[in-house]
Amino acid sequence: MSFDYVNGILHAEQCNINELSDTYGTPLYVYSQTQITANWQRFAAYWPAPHKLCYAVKANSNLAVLNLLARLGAGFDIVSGGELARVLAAGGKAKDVVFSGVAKSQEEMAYALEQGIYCFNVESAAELERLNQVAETHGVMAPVSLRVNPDVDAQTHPYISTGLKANKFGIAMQDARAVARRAMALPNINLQGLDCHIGSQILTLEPFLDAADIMLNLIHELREEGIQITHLDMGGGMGIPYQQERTPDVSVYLQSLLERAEKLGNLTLLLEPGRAIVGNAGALITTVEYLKSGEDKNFVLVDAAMNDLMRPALYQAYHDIIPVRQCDADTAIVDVVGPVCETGDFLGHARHLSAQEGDRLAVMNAGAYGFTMSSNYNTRPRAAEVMVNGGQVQLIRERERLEDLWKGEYLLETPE
Ligand SMILES: Cc1ncc(COP(=O)(O)O)c(C=O)c1O
Ligand SMILES: N[C@@H](CCCC[NH3+])C(=O)O
Repeated sequence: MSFDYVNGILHAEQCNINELSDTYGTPLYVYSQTQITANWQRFAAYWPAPHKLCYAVKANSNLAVLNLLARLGAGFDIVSGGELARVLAAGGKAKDVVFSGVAKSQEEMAYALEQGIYCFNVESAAELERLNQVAETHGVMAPVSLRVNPDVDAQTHPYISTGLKANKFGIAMQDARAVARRAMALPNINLQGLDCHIGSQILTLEPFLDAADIMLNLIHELREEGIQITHLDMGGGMGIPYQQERTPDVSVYLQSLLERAEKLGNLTLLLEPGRAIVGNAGALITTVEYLKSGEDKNFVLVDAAMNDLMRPALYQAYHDIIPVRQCDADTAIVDVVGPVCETGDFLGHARHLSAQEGDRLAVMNAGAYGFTMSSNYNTRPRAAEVMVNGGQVQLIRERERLEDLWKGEYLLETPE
């Protein structure tokens, strides 16, 4: 376990979280290098070359996290030119990058072509035409995988379901063959693969395997037409237990994919896991500012808020909240809420906790879509981030300073 109690104090690996909070302040994101490494290796162990693993950068894009994964041999799934720049700054290689996203700009396409990425996951017929033009201007061929929407219900929160035909993602199944034929006809497009990503925090294997069967069938049909698809990217989406949910076994999933691909032959598989790599490796540490008791409700008011961790406000997501110092006092039922001026600013509702002013609480499983979705709402500087490895700790992002928040803003030039 990367987060556990030692002598009644929560530790990240061998680092005392109260001491980390004293040194770096709160709100503070704490990540375990050992846990990220173990999560990565769990996938890599069942995924022999030439199959590729491309970590989804959006889950946690801190340079140190990307650098760790690059050292472990990761490829990367990006969704913007900014994420590509991060990957390169962190020591990742462009040749291991796949570029997803429904609205890539010309500038982003040009940048990715110049860097020489592995492939573009093209999400519409219009994007394909634009990519062909940008590649022509650059005098290069654009490597392409078509993202197809398989219309499979991932049975997850509607905001993070992406593989239904009502969702904005991917090329509709009924259009996929026509777009593939068009890709073959375009002079600066090199059609190599198909991909799909049906959603996130998926808790059973069926939707993944249903999607895989649909995609493999499409590859078979295209090959019969003479369109040689040689890679299939099944995206990310593996869920993690936030509330002791049962989650799919990575090895069973990966082996089922490998077996299916082998039947078809000559197919390289890609995966884009995000949450499963970093989710349980991070915690958000916060300090209790006040307690407030009403007739109907008890509130624990803390120094972290929805701007630090959006998931509860946005998806009503559950994150365990546990005391950094264990105590035997009676617990009360409390809402853990932050300082932001929104009723939706909560980290947890109806939690059994005993907390006093000055206590630290740890919001668990916050390593994925935690810091990356944070904002400066209410002019709140974003949290610091640290990485622990055994008994060592490294600051991997300084806490933002107030001056950082209005950098690039200007007073009016007109006289009063
Ligand atoms: C295209 C794509 N790939 C990969 C991921 C990573 O998903 P997850 O973090 O659920 O593994 C996402 C996010 O949902 C995505 O949109
Ligand atoms: N941001 C979502 C995951 C969606 C990822 C983007 N496709 C979450 O926090 O659960």
